[in-house]
Order: sequence, then C-alpha cells, then structure tokens
Amino acid sequence: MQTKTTPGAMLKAMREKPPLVQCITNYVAMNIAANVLLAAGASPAMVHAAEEAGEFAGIASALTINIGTLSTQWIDGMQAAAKAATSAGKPWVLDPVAHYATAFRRNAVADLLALRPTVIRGNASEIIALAGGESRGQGVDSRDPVKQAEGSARWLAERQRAVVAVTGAVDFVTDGERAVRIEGGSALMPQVTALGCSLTCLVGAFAATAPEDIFGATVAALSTFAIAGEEAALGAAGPGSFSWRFLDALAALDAETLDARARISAA
Ligand SMILES: Nc1ncnc2c1ncn2[C@@H]1O[C@H](COP(=O)(O)OP(=O)(O)O)[C@@H](O)[C@H]1O
Ligand SMILES: Cc1ncsc1CCOP(=O)(O)O
Ligand SMILES: [Mg+2]
Repeated sequence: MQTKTTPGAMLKAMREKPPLVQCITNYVAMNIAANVLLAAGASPAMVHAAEEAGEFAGIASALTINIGTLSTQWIDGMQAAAKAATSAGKPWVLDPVAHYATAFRRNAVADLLALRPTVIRGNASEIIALAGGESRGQGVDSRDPVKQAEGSARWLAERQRAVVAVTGAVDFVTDGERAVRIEGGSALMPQVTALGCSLTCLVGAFAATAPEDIFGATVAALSTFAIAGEEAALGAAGPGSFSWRFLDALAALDAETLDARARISAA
C-alpha cells in the first residue's frame, strides 16, 4: 500500500487518482474554486440543489459546504448533503463564511455544526466567533490575527471533535491534541476574492485522498496553498496577475518541491 505521510505524497496520490469532490460553495467562489481543484489534480463538482445534493454526496468522495451566498433553498441542499456524507462515513468540510454577520447565518452554521463536520476551515475572525469570542471581522474579511484565534481553534476542535484550520498570514491547524503552524503564502492572497473558499474545497480534495489522516490532509492542503502562493507572488504585479499565476503555480507544483519547501512547525 502506498504511504501518504507527507504533503507531497498526498498531492502525488491525489493526482494519481483524482477524487470527486462535491463543493457546495458560493456564487463568488464557484469558478475559481473549481479551477483550483483542477489545477491541483482533483475533480470538482458544484452541486447544491436540495433535490440532488444528498444523492450526489453518495457518489462523491468528499463534500465541502460554504455558506458565503446563503438562501433557504441552499440550506436544504447543505443539510441533505451533510447528512448523506456523515452517514456514509465520508469526510466533509465546513467553511462558515461571515457567520457572525446575521442571525440567518448564525442559525445555519449552528445546524451544520450539529451534523458534525470533519474539518472546519475559516479565517481568524470566523474561528474566534465560532468559539463565542469577540471577533472584529468585517463581512467576509478577517480583521483578527491568527495568533488570536489559536485558543478558539483548540477549544472548537475539542468540542466538535473535528480538525480546525485557521488561515491568515501564518496558518494554524489543530485536532484538539496536535497543533501546527504553516508559514508561506502571500499578502496578495486576501486581495483575491474566494481564495479561502477555494482552499476549503482543496481541503476536501486532500481529505478524500487521505480519509485515514484528516489532520495530515488538512495540513497538506494548506501547505500546497502556502507554496503555490509564494511562487505566484514572485512575478505578480498585483492581485490580477497573482490570480492567474496562482493557478499556474498550483498546477506546476510537484510533490518533491512541496515537501522541500513546506514550512510546518509544531505549535
Ligand atoms: N497576509 C497573508 N500572508 C500570506 N498568506 C495569507 C495572508 N492572508 C491570507 N493568506 C493565505 O490566503 C489563503 C486564504 O486564507 P484567508 O484569506 O485567511 O481566507 P478567507 O478568504 O476565508 O478569509 C490561505 O492559504 C492563507 O494562508
Ligand atoms: C465576497 C463574498 N461575498 C459573499 S461570499 C464571498 C467570497 C468570500 O471569499 P473568501 O472567504 O475566500 O474571501
Ligand atoms: Mg472565507
């Protein structure tokens, strides 16, 4: 059996057997998130209708749910898909975009948390608020440093028995017992809309590839973004050229480069 113990080994395994990932994501993110998954080597499908989302979760290898552009109909699809994934033992990832902003979002996220996501991925303001803290988030944008969210992430991981990933200048991942920080990326990343949403979908792709090691899969997805982001920033004139360079850098990233350059340290 192939061992998938490093981010590079997981990336290689994903490309050898591209997983089908059901992404319930927002209107802003759909295109870039699908392109990110294709560039990384996975097979994305944006399927959210209540009439089919649960059935589709039965054929996908992982599911991701993002509440960015929420509506009542979408919530029905999210619930059906999350229930189907959980009952089939498939990993699913929750991205609680701006959940602190309105009661509608807060209630939707509370109901989704009750369906036991395998991974929760958010920016610092979102994770602080999920743990009941005072967040300074503005709409979908974080206004808090990741360091400030580390305690919240640990608490949330223990309470939910999930892997929690907080992203920002230095990312933080914990399962409640283990914790790491991941350096890399670029300050241009939050200047391009929906890159966080795309990362959530990529976490789903890695989780589908290594369901036996969800913590490692989450670290691998974040490390992939960190190194592709650094690479893309080298020649970028601003967010526009960064955006297409990022897709190229993701597609060009190989397992050896990822393992050689990833900067992951115990926290
Ligand atoms: N200041 C920064 N420097 C380096 N990388 C960053 C920075 N801010 C965000 N990133 C990276 O951008 C990606 C998206 O994260 P983030 O912007 O936190 O998500 P969201 O879009 O949900 O707010 C992650 O890979 C993260 O590491
Ligand atoms: C701008 C916007 N509005 C609703 S969802 C969305 C995209 C948010 O993307 P991200 O969380 O990756 O910044
Ligand atoms: Mg986000």
